[in-house]
Amino acid sequence: MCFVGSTTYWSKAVYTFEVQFIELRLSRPALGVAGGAASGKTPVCDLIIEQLHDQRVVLVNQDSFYYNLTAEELTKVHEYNFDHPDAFNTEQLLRAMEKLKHGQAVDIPKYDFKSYKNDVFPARRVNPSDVIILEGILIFHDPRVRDLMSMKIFVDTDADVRLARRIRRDTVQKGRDINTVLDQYSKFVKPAFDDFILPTKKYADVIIPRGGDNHVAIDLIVQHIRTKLGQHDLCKIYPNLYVIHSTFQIRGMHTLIRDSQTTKHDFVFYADRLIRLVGICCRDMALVVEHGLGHLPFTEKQVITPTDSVYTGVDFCKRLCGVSVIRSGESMENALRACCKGIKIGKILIHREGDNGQELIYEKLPNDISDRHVLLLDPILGTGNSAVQAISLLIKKGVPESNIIFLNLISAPQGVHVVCKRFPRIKIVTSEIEVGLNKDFRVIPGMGEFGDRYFGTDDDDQPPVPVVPH
Ligand SMILES: Nc1ncnc2c1ncn2[C@@H]1O[C@H](COP(=O)(O)OP(=O)(O)O)[C@@H](O)[C@H]1O
Ligand SMILES: Nc1ccn([C@@H]2O[C@H](COP(=O)(O)O)[C@@H](O)[C@H]2O)c(=O)n1
Ligand SMILES: [Mg+2]
Repeated sequence: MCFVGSTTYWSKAVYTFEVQFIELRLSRPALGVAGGAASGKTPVCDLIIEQLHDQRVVLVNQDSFYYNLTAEELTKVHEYNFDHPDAFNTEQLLRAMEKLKHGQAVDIPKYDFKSYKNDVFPARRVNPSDVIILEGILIFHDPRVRDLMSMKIFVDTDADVRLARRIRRDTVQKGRDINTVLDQYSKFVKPAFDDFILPTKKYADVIIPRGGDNHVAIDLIVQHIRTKLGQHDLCKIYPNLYVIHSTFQIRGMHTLIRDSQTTKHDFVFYADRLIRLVGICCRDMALVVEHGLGHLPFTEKQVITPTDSVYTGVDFCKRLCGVSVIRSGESMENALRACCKGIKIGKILIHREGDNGQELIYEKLPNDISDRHVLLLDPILGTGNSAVQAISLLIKKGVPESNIIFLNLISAPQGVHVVCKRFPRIKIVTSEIEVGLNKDFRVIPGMGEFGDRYFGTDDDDQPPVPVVPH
């Protein structure tokens, strides 16, 4: 897990957005596998788990959250609809998933298909894992459950195949007679599939025809999970490395700013948006860190509202400062000011030649910098040599290592190793971990010379975009 932080503290604050942000960062990748009954969800999950053999994976079945039947319902079990969303205790499922996603162990009931009860067998203790898989016919039905999934898979198998498998499974494994199975199918299973399960197929990121037989689809899914876990590995080595939770919105911004064909105007617009997001995450961290040190970041503040009522709120912490590494780091200043109004910003200029030969040319820092938490701004962490120069200067000026947060957009693993090994107490906040460096020590896939693209000093000769007054 990459992120730490006290959510208890934040629940007192009024900044809902920040609270959500911290919650998101705490979570683990969760895969949802849905599809009709007997479509082959279980073999798909088993194959994914088998191929991720070196990772800790936990499988949760929606079946475990079937409600116990009452004595009256038991007498008329053939009239009970097990394929309706109301048959499941979704609140209990949500609580269990939230706990697992936040790294806590949880007891999952074991459902007994013969007695229709979930308390016949002892519950299964499930420990937190690197990946969580939730499997079940209706896991994409409730938006709250659906939204917990970072990847949604729908196993798409023809109705006749599902029925044939169901007959065999229910007669052999569950000891039911064939007429009961067929009655249940036509009365409940088929209508519920059409009304509740099939309509959730549109939420899937991946649709797998032929279930467990589709090895190509399973290989691709496993590869995707491995890529996601790659970032986690670096975070596991360095607990002070914070990679912000990736969403499609963030991936979309990255796609735009990394594209060499993107116009300067769009580059600046989307780079600013992304920096703002990372900035908010970073500011939260600084505040959490301060809280941890016992210096409350907020003081209580009462204001009078226009209805003459008293509103008790909080006043922001004022002991933060930014330090930008000229020139690319300056592109991050506006976003930082947007997150932290009135923040002081110092500057450092480091001359760079190749992968080393860094030389400090200029510095102008607030006089009281040693009393502040410093957000060091540089959009790209490559070799780590400039960062080491900048951090060394801050430490020389009396800033405690643990009060420095290095804020960037992309980090090469090489740079992460260099910085984190030399300064184990500083924090790095980044939005993506790169593949590496090329022979010229440039980050790959990277986004080119950030400063040139942002300030328009690359060769591209685009006309300035006129400012239209509102
Ligand atoms: N690709 C397959 N080929 C043959 N039988 C299969 C295949 N996939 C699943 N089955 C069988 O069909 C039955 C139902 O499959 P199951 O995996 O339990 O479905 P689900 O988990 O989607 O309810 C099981 O008895 C299983 O062994
Ligand atoms: N007591 C029960 C509970 C559920 N079912 C059927 O199980 C199906 C869901 O499980 P899958 O592993 O197939 O996804 C569903 O179609 C229910 O009708 C049951 O028969 N008896
Ligand atoms: Mg199953």
